[in-house]
Formats: sequence, structure tokens, C-alpha cells
Amino acid sequence: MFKIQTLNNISEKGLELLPKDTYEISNDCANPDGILVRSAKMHGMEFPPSLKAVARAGAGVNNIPIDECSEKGIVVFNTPGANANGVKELVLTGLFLSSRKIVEGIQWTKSLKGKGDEVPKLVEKGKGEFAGPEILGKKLGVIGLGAIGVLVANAANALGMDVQGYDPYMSIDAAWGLSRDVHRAISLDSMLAECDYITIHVPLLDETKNMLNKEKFALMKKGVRILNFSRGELVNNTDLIEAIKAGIVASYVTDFPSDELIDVENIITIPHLGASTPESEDNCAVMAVEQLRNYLEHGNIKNSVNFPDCEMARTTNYRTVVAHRNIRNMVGQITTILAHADINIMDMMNKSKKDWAYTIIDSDKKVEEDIVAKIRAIDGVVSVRTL
Ligand SMILES: NC(=O)C1=CN([C@@H]2O[C@H](COP(=O)(O)OP(=O)(O)OC[C@H]3O[C@@H](n4cnc5c(N)ncnc54)[C@H](O)[C@@H]3O)[C@@H](O)[C@H]2O)C=CC1
Ligand SMILES: O=C(O)CCC(=O)C(=O)O
Repeated sequence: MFKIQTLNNISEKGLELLPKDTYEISNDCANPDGILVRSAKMHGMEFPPSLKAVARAGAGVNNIPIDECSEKGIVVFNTPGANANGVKELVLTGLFLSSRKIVEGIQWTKSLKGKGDEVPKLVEKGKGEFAGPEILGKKLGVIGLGAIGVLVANAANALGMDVQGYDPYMSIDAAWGLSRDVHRAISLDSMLAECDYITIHVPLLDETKNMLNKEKFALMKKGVRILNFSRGELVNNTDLIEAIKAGIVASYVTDFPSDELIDVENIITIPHLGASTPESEDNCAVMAVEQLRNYLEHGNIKNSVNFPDCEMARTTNYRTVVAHRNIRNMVGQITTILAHADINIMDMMNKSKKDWAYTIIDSDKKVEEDIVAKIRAIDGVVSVRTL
């Protein structure tokens, strides 16, 4: 029986893929084999030795202590692209909200309640306060051309915007999906200087924290409109508020409210609704559960953020999987231990990703616990399982 702990509400479409005879699901269990999570903060959480994997039903993994998980041999998965359309649709909404003072206008209209027959006249008199430009023909800069950035760039291009993108690490898959009409920015700074609208779609990392700051606002066109549906910490809020007061930033729309941003003129805060659609929630949950099951039951890794993709069809009933550091002679040491135990390897796969590596071995006989203990004792090995 595998125990799965859920730290957030996970769509039933995903949970129902966990067979009741082999999986126990609870939001409060003592020794889980796997955790399913959305945005719950996992930093500072105690990880029991039973924990083998964490599956993030979503894209961003800044709520998970990745390095600590790697050191403990806990494989962390996310669900690339599964909620990208949900976010894209809200970014497009944000684009229009940043241009036309729709939110402010709706709020003002409410203040007319009780004015009786005067309302239409007051509306016509007051509406000038809420005018704003059209997006057609305007320049949009997209920072980060991954699953979401590409969809946003293509959709804005289809709406008649002049779109450029900046992503020094763009994947080949993402490049295949990008419209040929989207231009490649020469540099981030040149893109920031030219655009009327800027939207940010990068992960929150040490390198991207405060990516939009005083120095970058100083480069921007007066009246620029900025959208942030990625993470709040990508933008320095103190510098942003100054740039708004100085008239550089005409509007900031974000999915990540924080106290200093709420109720500030020209800032629209949305309560992290980017992926809050039934479609995105279902897609993410199904993908997260499928990846978690494949790992727990077969030791296959797909879409992990800390260990390499490593998938092999089973050739025998005896599988051993080893998570280890990406250092010399790991495979040599593992296979030597198996050879001394008179175990023959029928098929194997070894893959690496940055500092970490993973080995799957299908053998002709069961690898008993004393042999597992020997593999576990190799310097650099962080987890061993037989399946
Ligand atoms: N508002 C919401 O509900 C949601 C927010 N997100 C946020 O959006 C982010 C992006 O999501 P996806 O597009 O699905 O991720 P992704 O991994 O497909 O794309 C991220 C892109 O950013 C690029 N990148 C990384 N560092 C960069 C840098 N310094 N400069 C320019 N580009 C850089 C990468 O090369 C990659 O192409 C997530 O990390 C998450 O924080 C994701 C889903 C829902
Ligand atoms: O699960 C959610 O609603 C948050 C989605 C998100 O921010 C992400 O996938 O990175």
C-alpha cells in the first residue's frame, strides 16, 4: 500500500487515478510515500524517511526545498504546460485590464447606486476618467518563452500586437511552438526600452528574483504597462511603486498581491487565479498523479525538476532503482556489488542532470536487502529501492 499525502486540494480527476486497493490518500498522514502539492509552502517541513517523491500539480516549484529533497533522494516532479492555457487566458485579460481602466470604472459605477434617473447622465459625464489605449499595433515584450510565454506571445500576435520575446535558455520544443511573427529581442534591456507592454513568464530563482527593479524601470518607456502572472518576487515592489509615482509605469497587473500593492492607484491585484480553472486543475492533477504512480510503482522518472528523465520498459520482475550524485564510477560500484552477489543485469539505464543521476537496473533475480544495504552505503548514493 502506498500512502499519499495531499497538501492542497487536488482535483478528483487526478485522485481517482490512484487505485483504492494500492493507494491510501489523506491530507494528514504520518509516513507518506508521496506528496501531492499545489502552492503550499514546503520549506521548513520535516520529510520522513518514507518519503520518495513530491509531485507539484503545477509549474512553479519555488514552494519546495529542491536541494534538500535531492540530498534526501526525494524526486520532485512538476507538470510542465498543464496549466499554461489557463494562465495565458488570464494574462490576456490582464492586458486589457492594464489598458482600459475597466476595474476602476466598475468600482466607480457602484458609487452611482441610488442616483436614480441621473445615472445615465453621470455615466456619460464621468466616463472620460476611465479611457485607455487599444492594444492593436502596440509593442509587447515577453520575458521567458516557455509553456506560458509562447502561448501569450502567439495570442498577442494574433490580436495584432507587435511582439518580441527574450529567453536566453529557450527550449527547442518551445521554439517549435512560437509564431514566426514573434521577433527575438536583441537583449532584455533593448526590449524593455522599446515596449509599451511587458509580461514576465520566468520561474522564480535566485537569478530572477527582483528581475524588474529600479535599474530596469529607468530603461522603460514612460507609460509602460507591466503584467506579472509568474511570481511576486520577480518584481521589486518598492522600486515599482516609485516608478508608478514617477509616471514611468502606467499600470501593473499582478496575480500575486502583497500588502504594499493592495489598493495602490494603477495597480490591479488578482488573487493568484492564473491556474484556477477546472481544465488546468484537472490537467495538472492527472499529470502529477500519473508521474507519481510511474515513479512509485516502476521507478520511472518523467518531468522531474531535480533528477533526470529516466524511463525504461520493464524486462524482468526484479527492478532496482538508485538515485545518486553525478560523479565518477557510481555505475561501476553498483554493478560490481551485483556481480559479486551473482546477479546478472538484463537491462539498465543511467541518466544524469546537473549534480544528480539515476540508474535503473532490471536483473535476473531479486536484489535482497543485504545487497541493497551495500549499494546504499556507496558514497554519493541517496536512495535505493527494489520494485
Ligand atoms: N499565476 C499562476 O497561477 C501560474 C504561474 N506560473 C508561473 O509562471 C512561470 C512560468 O511557467 P511556464 O511557462 O509554465 O514555465 P516554463 O518552464 O515552461 O518556462 C519558463 C521559461 O523561462 C525561461 N527563463 C528562465 N530564466 C530566464 C531568464 N533569466 N530570462 C529569460 N527567460 C528565462 C526558461 O528558459 C523557460 O523557457 C512558473 O515558473 C510559475 O512561477 C505558472 C503557472 C501558473
Ligand atoms: O495551483 C495553483 O493554483 C498555482 C499554479 C501556479 O502558480 C503554478 O503552477 O506555478
